This record gives sequence, structure tokens and C-alpha cells, in this order.
Amino acid sequence: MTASHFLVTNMANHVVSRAVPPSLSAKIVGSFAYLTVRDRLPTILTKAVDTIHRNKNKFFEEHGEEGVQAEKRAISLLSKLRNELQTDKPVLALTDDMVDTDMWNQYLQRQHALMEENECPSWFKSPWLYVECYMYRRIQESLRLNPPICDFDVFREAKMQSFFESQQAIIAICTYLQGLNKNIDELSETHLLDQFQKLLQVALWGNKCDLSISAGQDNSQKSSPVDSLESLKPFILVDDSNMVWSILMNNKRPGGAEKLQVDIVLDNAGFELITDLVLADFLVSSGLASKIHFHGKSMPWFVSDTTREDFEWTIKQTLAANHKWMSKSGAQWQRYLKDGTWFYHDHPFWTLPHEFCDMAANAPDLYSTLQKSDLIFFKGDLNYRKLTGDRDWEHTVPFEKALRGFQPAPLCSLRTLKANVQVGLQPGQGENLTASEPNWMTSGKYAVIQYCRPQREQ
Ligand SMILES: O=P(O)(O)OC[C@@]1(O)O[C@H](CO)[C@@H](O)[C@@H]1O
Ligand SMILES: [Mn+2]
Repeated sequence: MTASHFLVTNMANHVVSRAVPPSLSAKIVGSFAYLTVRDRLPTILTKAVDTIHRNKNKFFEEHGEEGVQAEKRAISLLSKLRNELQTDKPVLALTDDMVDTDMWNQYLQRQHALMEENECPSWFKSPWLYVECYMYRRIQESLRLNPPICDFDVFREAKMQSFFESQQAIIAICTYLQGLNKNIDELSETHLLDQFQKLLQVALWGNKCDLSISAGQDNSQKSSPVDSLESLKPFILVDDSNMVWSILMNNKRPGGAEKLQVDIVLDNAGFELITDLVLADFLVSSGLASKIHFHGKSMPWFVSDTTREDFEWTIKQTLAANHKWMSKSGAQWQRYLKDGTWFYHDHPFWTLPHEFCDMAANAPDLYSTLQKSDLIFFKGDLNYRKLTGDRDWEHTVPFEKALRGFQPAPLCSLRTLKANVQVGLQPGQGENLTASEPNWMTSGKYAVIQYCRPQREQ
């Protein structure tokens, strides 16, 4: 490489590195990240300790004295974790032997290399995305290190409660779906688009129901979701649903893609998961898609995120419901899973701390799987933070730029805003919102339907 070439390349890298803003971090006192790490994460840890303690008798009944000893050890590990967090101790390497342990410890080394000479990764100095994901992985470690309670899900009760308390809304949306499916073949394209937008918005607002932002407080869905869509429209800051529709319509038009595959990267269990299953059912029953691939988490995550157990339990619960249209929906969903119309995956990458622009390098198998998709929906706020790298972007930066090369397929984020990162807005839109509602990025009141199509296809 000639000197001038080296200089140009270096400058280009410098320009690129300068163009990527810093990660959100709790080192900014008073920031949402700071308040999350200082207040909300310790609360979540305390609730986890309480949940394990409340199950002490269950552990004894199932495992005898060994179960009680394991309960004690898990609680002491979680209490130690809470103290490390609250006193900004260094982030520690993981000591369990899971499939992702090495990836986590390599990431820790990578974070260390980015710090100043005499500094090391810690809760209030490292990127918020990293330490928050790390906390949930340490909760997993505190159980994995203590057989026989290794598989205990500290968040399971909260996820089930959220499902049971949203029954009215779940009945309403299943009834709506079955009514739609009855004459779906007679719907004109205009009516089909109208129904698609309705169910897309139901899935979008289903994301309000997340137990991490509420630190486990009640977030059940009380009223019928379809009735409130009109009143919620002004709070959708970006609505690219028409661009998403054009991808789906390709499949319907003569000569369109025969087998249109849609992937849904899931977020929360409970009511939100039902809205995702309803959307997926509609996409198949309308003929807009022929295969749906769901992607869940391989361990309990961010309190309410969907695991394989949650996914299977939710479908079984819906099937077993003593409500005709819920039960009919659950039966259909079970059939889709059995006959290969629907698939469920839980790649370990979704519970690593990486920004999605690192996926191709760190999980090439997952990236190439996603490249087979015709359209990928990313549900929720944490996925949006990883899509954009949880960085302090200007609000008018194009979504595609914030993705920094992560474009396995056309993708659409369905996200209610619960963290202070938002790109792809019009000039002045962010400033106007800040003037009228300073916490517009973290209240969960606003949302985006934000789409990006890979460069090569434009
Ligand atoms: O991904 P979700 O369920 O929509 O939200 C996850 C979340 O509640 O957790 C973090 C705050 O602790 C933020 O990313 C966001 O507020
Ligand atoms: Mn979540």
C-alpha cells in the first residue's frame, strides 16, 4: 500500500469513525441510561431475588435439601451482582460453561481494549447496551451455576401474569382475526391493505407491554386493541407501512415471488406475542406470505422477552382457552407449526450484547439465514437499539445509515420508543417533540414503523 493510499484509507476510516456517534452510557449523569442502571436494573435484580426466595418451598419439594442449598447460592450470587452494579465495580468474566460464554468473555476483552489505559469496563462507564444485556446474562449464570435449579426462569411468573391479565384484549384480537379469516379471500386489495395496516399497528402497540421498562409493574392490556388504533395514529412518528405493503404485494401479483418468507424477530411474551401470532396468521391466511419464521430468545431476557417455553406455552394456553375464537386461533397456530408453515428459532446471538451491524462477522450463520427472508420484522425497543447500535445519533440521520451495513433483507422495525435513540425523523420533528414532551423518547407513548430495503435492491 503506497503512503498516499494509506493516508487516504486512514482518513476515510477516521471520517467513518467520526461519523459514528458514541454509545449511550450511564457515564452521562442524569441520562436515561444512568437512571436505568442506577434505579431500574437494581429493582429488577431485587425482584429476581424475591422470586427465587418465594420458590424456596417448591425447590425443596422438587429437589429436597439440594434445592434449598441451590436457592441460597443463587440468591447470594444475585445479591453480589446487585452490589457490583450499584458500586460501579468492574464487569467480570462469566464462569459458567454455556454455548455463549466465550463470546461474552471475548466481548469483555474487546470492551477493555476500547477503554483508556488504566480503565476497565464497568457498569457506569461502559456502553448501556452492553451492561444491560450483561446483567441479564449474569442472572442466567447465577442459576446455571446452581443445579438443580439451572432451568428456573425468574421472569416466568411475571410473563404468565401479563398473559392472564390481558385476556379481554386477547379475546378481542382473536375474535377479530377469526372474523377476518372467514371471508379473507373476498377482500379487495384496498381492504386487504386496510386490514394489514390495522394488524400491523396492533402488533406495534403490543410492544407497549414490556416488563423491563416497568421493572415488572403491571402492564396488562385491558381494552380491545383494534378500537384504540385511530386515537393512537398521531403518535406514530414514522409510518413506512406502504413500503412494507409493496414487498408483500409482490407475492400476490402474477409472477410474484412464489414463496414469500417473512421473519419476525420477537420481543415480549404475553399480549405482544399474541399480536405477533395474529399478524403472522393474517399474512398466511391472506396469501401475502407462505412461510413465517419466528426468532425468540435462548434464555430469560429483559424480563418479558419470549423464550421457546413462552412461545409453546402461549399457543397451548390459547388452544386450551374456553373461548371459541381463542381456541380456534390456537388450534390453527399449532397446525402451522406442525405442517411447516411456521418455524421457531432461538439463535444465541439474540442474547449477546452485539450491535446488529456486528452480526455478519460474529454470527454469519444467522446472517445468512436472515438473507433468505423477503421481509424481516424487528419487534420492540431493544431490537431498535441494536439495529442502530444504541448510539447518540442526530434524529434526522437516515435509518439506513444508522444500520451501518446490517441489511440481510428488507426490514421493518415495529417499536414503541422506550430509550433515547431515534433516527430517520424529518428536520425539526425531534426538536418539536422535545419542546412539547421532553421524555418523548422514553415514555413508550410514541412509536415507529420504520423500513429499510438493502442497497443492492434499490
Ligand atoms: O425491547 P422492549 O421490550 O420493547 O424494551 C426493552 C426495554 O424496556 O429495556 C430497556 C430499558 O431497560 C430499553 O431497551 C427498553 O426500555
Ligand atoms: Mn422486551
